[in-house]
Amino acid sequence: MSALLELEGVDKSFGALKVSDDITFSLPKGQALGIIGPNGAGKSTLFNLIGGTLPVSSGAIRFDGADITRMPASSRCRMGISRSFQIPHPFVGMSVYENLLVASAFGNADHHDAEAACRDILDVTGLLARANRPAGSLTLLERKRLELARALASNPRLLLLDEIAGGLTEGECHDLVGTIQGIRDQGVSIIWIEHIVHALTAVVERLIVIDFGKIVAEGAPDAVMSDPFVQEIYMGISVDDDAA
Ligand SMILES: Nc1ncnc2c1ncn2[C@@H]1O[C@H](COP(=O)(O)OP(=O)(O)OP(=O)(O)O)[C@@H](O)[C@H]1O
Repeated sequence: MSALLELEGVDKSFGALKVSDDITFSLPKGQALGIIGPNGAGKSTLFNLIGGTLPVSSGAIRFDGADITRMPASSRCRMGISRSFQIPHPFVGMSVYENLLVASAFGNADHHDAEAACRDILDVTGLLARANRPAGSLTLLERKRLELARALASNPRLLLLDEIAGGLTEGECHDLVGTIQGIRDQGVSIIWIEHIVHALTAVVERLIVIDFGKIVAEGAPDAVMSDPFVQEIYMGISVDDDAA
């Protein structure tokens, strides 16, 4: 399977603080990849580097074979990289549907039938009944769904999801996982940062663990989550305590 996204030796520093440290991985087309790691490990920063809202300090990023390392975020979006943000910031005075039309117009200039595409996305994301409501009136789950819908409106080949399940109830989380599985099954490649590991592992085929800006573990979700080192850094389970 050919790579859709490749990161090679990517570093990012804020002054003396190195937040991404020699990050190298590739995402095959159609794969769903999960990223976990403690708070402040550098996960969202990695999305900012892939999406182009932050420049790398060094290293290279390729998308579908093209070097996008210095490309602006808007061009990356039009190439097919789209993301949701940890804290949704919709245009609160506009309707749900209008929010989607804006995202579609921005990320998908060639779209011939944006209105029909937006209706389909509202359906897929479970927002059809809310289409004419002001985005500011939505519940947290609906805002998360709108965040996902806005990301889909630019017709992505790579969808970056940043803690989209955070703050939801167990039932809401379960429903959202079903929606994301449906998007994955349509062939959209996904990278999902999430602290709710059981939601993540219901969707992704591979996990990467980041700690202090470095990739410290990578592989099949079961193998990664049962790695004692990962349990120690991520869940606070001391390997020594466990053995005692
Ligand atoms: N623009 C910035 N300027 C300076 N420091 C920053 C900037 N953005 C992020 N950082 C720092 O980089 C580190 C990594 O932040 P980042 O948000 O990427 O972590 P994270 O793994 O996504 O955390 P969380 O799980 O809490 O969302 C943190 O110490 C943060 O304070």
